[in-house]
Amino acid sequence: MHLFHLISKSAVTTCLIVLTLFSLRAQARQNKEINRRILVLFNTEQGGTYKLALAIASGIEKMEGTKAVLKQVPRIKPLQNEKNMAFSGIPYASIEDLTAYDGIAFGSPVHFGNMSADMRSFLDQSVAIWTARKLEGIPATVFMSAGSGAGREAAVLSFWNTLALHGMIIVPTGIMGNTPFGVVSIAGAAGAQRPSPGELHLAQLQGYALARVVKGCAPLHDASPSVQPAKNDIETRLKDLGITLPEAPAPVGSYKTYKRTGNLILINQIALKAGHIEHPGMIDKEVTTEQARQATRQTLLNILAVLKDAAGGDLNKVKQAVQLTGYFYTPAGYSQHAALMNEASDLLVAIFGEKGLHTRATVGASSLPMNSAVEIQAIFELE
Ligand SMILES: Cc1cc2nc3c(=O)[nH]c(=O)nc-3n(C[C@H](O)[C@H](O)[C@H](O)COP(=O)(O)O)c2cc1C
Repeated sequence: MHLFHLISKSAVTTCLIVLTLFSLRAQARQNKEINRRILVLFNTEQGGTYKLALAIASGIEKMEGTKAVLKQVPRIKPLQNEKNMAFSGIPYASIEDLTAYDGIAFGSPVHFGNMSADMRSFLDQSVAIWTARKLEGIPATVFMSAGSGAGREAAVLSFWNTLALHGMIIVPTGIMGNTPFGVVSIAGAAGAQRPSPGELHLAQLQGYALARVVKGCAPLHDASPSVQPAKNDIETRLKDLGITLPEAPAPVGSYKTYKRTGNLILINQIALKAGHIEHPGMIDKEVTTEQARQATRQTLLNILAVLKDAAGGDLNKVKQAVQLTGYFYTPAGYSQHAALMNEASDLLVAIFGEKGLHTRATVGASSLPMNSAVEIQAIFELE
């Protein structure tokens, strides 16, 4: 009896431990699975937009691993009977909420073919977020609630302007009934349930469409700095591209490494690297195409090192690249100069963006200084 009691007690303890472990594992799995959060940010007076917001949220959560969080934009004027409304328990957002989610669904009543004043006033507080480019690449969608429906498509499209200025990825509904831009329920039709079951269904699909884009974009948010959008700062850009500029080569005669005339900087360089020529010789004879490319790259890096000196150590002062002329030590009849020169042109554009675009000439030469395979003349303009 005593033994039986001991056995059953230990069996119960084992069961409890196993159950606890199971529940902890299930909880951990659940926590791990929620890896995207989407804000459903709405404004409403009579509750129509709120009902759509609920449908949008349920569509969002149909995507595994995605949670919808509902918030209201703060009101300019308090709503008289808000505490009796179904949406009274939904918290008000702060402007920082805009940057805390992987995607945002914006919902507003249609007011004179536009978003409501409450929504407008809230978004007008996002200037600092805009200039810091914090919403760039974040997916967003717009849903609205109208009375008669007058101006409803114009209202969604005008809402899009603000999202586009923020650089958000705008998710439309496409060909699924209602408007192709975003669901707009029509509250004004007499005697009907509003939003209608059809509108709620479309809102659900819209929420899911947003969640799908958010899921696709997630790796972008986690991307390493090297694949993030180009920064304005040239030093950061060089770092992102893994480029360290060499020491500017010193002149070896009575000439200067650069000459400034007005705001123009003129520079000539060959493929010198640490006092030696990188891959010297005739292209297609002693030098392979790949080696010629490396020599071209080295020549351009030398030019940039000199340019940095000319710009007082700050490459951000470069207003634009004006012209490159590439000379290649090639045999008679060689015709691939342009392909080799692309190495220099592409690198310049990768570093300076549009400012790096230039005019260009490429020439074959029967010999070049120090047996270099490449020489480049460059003209830049400083601010
Ligand atoms: C100032 C104001 C302007 C409005 N302008 C329009 C409009 O241009 N087009 C329209 O269809 N409904 C318009 N409406 C009606 C609202 O869009 C409609 O009542 C909507 O359902 C309100 O959304 P809610 O239920 O979320 O409060 C307007 C309402 C107000 C108060």
